[in-house]
Amino acid sequence: MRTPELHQSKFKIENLNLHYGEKQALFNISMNIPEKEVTALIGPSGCGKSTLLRTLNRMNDLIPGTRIDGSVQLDKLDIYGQIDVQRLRMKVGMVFQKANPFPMSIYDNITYGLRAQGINNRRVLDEVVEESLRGAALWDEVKDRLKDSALGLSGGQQQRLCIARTIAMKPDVILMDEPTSALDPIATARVEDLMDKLSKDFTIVIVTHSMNQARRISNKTGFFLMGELIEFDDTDKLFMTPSDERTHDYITGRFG
Ligand SMILES: Nc1ncnc2c1ncn2[C@@H]1O[C@H](COP(=O)(O)OP(=O)(O)OP(=O)(O)O)[C@@H](O)[C@H]1O
Repeated sequence: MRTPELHQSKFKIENLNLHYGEKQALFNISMNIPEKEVTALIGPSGCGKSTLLRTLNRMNDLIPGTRIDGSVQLDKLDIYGQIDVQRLRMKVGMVFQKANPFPMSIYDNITYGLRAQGINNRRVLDEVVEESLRGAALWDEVKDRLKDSALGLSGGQQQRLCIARTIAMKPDVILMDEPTSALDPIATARVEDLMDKLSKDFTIVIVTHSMNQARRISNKTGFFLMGELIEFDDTDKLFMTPSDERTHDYITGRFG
């Protein structure tokens, strides 16, 4: 398999296998995920995209019976050995398919994680709220109603709020699991624009069902099939001149 030349890797995944009980979901995955770029994971339903994404912040640990072997390094540290899980999750934030704001005000959603860390200084919190909402391209829409419930926002606004909440914790990496699949095309376009902007400061890994989305937003794309990484390359290369016939068949709509 051809792998792209990378200047700087954020994650280095080597010979990763993952089992859910008896079922093997990932087979010998090796890939380097570049820093401050957008990497998209694509492939048909059940091919292991979300499973791989969840290995990057050890979310799979929460599923009983999960076993992994091989290694995943973040900044050269083995995340299954050398980093405490809580610290890992501070460095690697996650945004889910369905926006999941807490049932509290917009302001409190953003500051929740910081307060949990004992940061209560009002000026500091105010600054983080503004910076994070600006970072998530939501500030202008909500600056006059920060005390209102987050549940009153539209779906697209809620998803950007969840992104703002993630940014507030100043992670290095943002994992996104189909973040726009519940959004209409206009809200999707706003989140996609946002990802482009965010990739200047954060490493982004996104699972998407939409090949068009992968083409629009990502620098690198990995194509998965039945738990295997079939091809991982620059997005333009993978879509224009795939090396593997199975990638070609998938992107031309022959299966999946
Ligand atoms: N908690 C679990 N327990 C057992 N098997 C699981 C679990 N989660 C996922 N699987 C299985 O692992 C395989 C990979 O699933 P995964 O959700 O990673 O695929 P995916 O490519 O993200 O799929 P989709 O696009 O449908 O979300 C599938 O066969 C799935 O049934």
